[in-house]
Amino acid sequence: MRPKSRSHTVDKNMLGVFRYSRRAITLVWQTSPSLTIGIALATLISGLLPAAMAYVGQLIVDAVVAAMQHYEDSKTLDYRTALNYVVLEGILVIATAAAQRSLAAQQAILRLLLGQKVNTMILEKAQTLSLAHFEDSEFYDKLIRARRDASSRPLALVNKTFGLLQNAITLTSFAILLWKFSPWVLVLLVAGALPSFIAEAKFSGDAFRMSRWRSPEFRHQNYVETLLAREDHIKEVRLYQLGQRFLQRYRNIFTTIFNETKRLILRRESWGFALGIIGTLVFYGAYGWIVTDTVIGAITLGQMTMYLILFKQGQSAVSASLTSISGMYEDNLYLSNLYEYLEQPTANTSPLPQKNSTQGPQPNDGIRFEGVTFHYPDAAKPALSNINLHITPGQSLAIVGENGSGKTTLIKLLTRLYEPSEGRILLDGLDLKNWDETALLTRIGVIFQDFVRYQFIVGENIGAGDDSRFDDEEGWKHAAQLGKASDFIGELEQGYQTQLGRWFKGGQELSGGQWQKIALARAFMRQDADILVLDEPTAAMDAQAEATIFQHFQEHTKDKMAILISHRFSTVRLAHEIIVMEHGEIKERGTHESLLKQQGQYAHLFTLQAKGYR
Ligand SMILES: Nc1ncnc2c1ncn2[C@@H]1O[C@H](COP(=O)(O)OP(=O)(O)OP(=O)(O)O)[C@@H](O)[C@H]1O
Repeated sequence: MRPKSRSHTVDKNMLGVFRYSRRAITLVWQTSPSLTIGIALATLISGLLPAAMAYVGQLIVDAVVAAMQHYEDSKTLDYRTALNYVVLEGILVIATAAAQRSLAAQQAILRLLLGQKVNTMILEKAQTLSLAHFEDSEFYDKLIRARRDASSRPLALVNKTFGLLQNAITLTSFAILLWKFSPWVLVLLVAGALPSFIAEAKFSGDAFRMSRWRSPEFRHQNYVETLLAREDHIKEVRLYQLGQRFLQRYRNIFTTIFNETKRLILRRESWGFALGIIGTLVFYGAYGWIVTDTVIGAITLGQMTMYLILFKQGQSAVSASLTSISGMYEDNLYLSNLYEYLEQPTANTSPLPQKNSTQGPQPNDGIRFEGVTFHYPDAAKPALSNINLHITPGQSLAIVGENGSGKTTLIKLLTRLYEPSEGRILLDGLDLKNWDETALLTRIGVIFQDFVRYQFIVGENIGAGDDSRFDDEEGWKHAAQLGKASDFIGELEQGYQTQLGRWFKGGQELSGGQWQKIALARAFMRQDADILVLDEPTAAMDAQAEATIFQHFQEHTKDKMAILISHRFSTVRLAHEIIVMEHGEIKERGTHESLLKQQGQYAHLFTLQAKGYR
């Protein structure tokens, strides 16, 4: 795997526009070897045919001149040779059309396959990454961009690379024919085209570097775009009348990017024009040379025709190559982004050998946090410091604490979404990192504050709690009963088959509290889980409903471990043990009664809330 820093190094080499061509071709080859060969062949044939046609053109003119001469000398008609050449040219034209059509068809088919392959690679990679990656804005942006152009960019780069190759073949075959006229004319033509070529490659490289450097601004602009145009944001933006402010921000970012891009475009085009003139002058100088040689009889009329065609087509091949080069930097940008994403080191960075145990040495020991400290990547202060905890089966633990005190972070560590920076977490006496991932995760059922509202049918939203019973209708109903969701589901027109959310036709939106009941039912679906975690999933319900649900939850999880995060003391008091967190540390712990006796933070907050209810 390449280290990140190297892939970030911007290649100063002018030939840098080709830096991802090899990888793009490899990707295409892996997608379909037969189509790659087919495209390469069609490209080769399309590259050679123009020279062949120019050559036959010469033969036609010379044959016509010879036939005319023959008629003048003998007064008999013999133009079969000329006609044969005409037929041959017709065949070559058909062959050209066939090669081009087959190229287009193969490219279109390959585009579909390649888009699917790249998207699958991106999504497969996403499954191996840690949560920290998704929380890193720059990385997340890479993922989004990689997916956006997955079906077009790699193929575009391959097409341009092949297109350049085709033009190179055409120009080489032209060069072979021109060689006969004079090697010097060739030297002149190459020398004339070279400045434009170098300029184009250089400016493309500059544009590539600029786009990379400007990528945070582009990202910012995209973000403002979503604020202004997405249903989940537009409500608040309208109400607070932020539209104009955000639009102005959108324009300002554009102006910064625009001025610089404009300068680059103008520089590129004026240099392109100036250097292009050199090429044109040289070109027409050589043209005049050919015409003169024909007039003085050094070459035949047929040869002149051929050379003129070679010149004209040669010039368009050169300009097509320049266009390809200037388009390549964008494709490069895409591929550099794609490969940086695909080469991101994966989740397990622990230097310790990983074991994959499916059970611990002390069954029923439960969960232990031993001196656990945790820093989020790049965070100055730890989100958790020196946490010590023990929860045994049949016990429930409630975590309270002000916002940002580390409650959710603790759950993220318990579910192995992150690894502790110091200390360790044990389940049945075995460090979490030595657990087989599947064995560990089947034992845990979590509902986060921001649980997923799948835009699927009601039943599947519940079934998502247990992949092995995803479609189990009886299971859905049982879990819905435990989650207190069956009543309102019964009132939905299509019951468990009701499509939820607004994304798809006929979808129905639920209230916040109803969604939470679905989420609870989802947790109950996880039959084999003996660690159940509720991270404020009932916040949208009233205090009474929350307490009832938790009580009910405890009854159904008697031999299990239940962890509840809540700001409501009326629910919290029902737990066997309560911990109070502050700035990532456990400040107080005990039962409701013992904590009240301590007269500390818990007692203070409880009294405050109790007063509010009175
Ligand atoms: N992904 C993250 N990256 C960096 N810092 C984070 C991240 N998530 C949380 N934090 C920080 O870690 C600390 C603890 O956050 P956490 O989400 O655990 O708090 P919480 O107690 O669950 O809060 P709340 O009651 O508001 O849900 C906070 O200071 C927060 O800013």
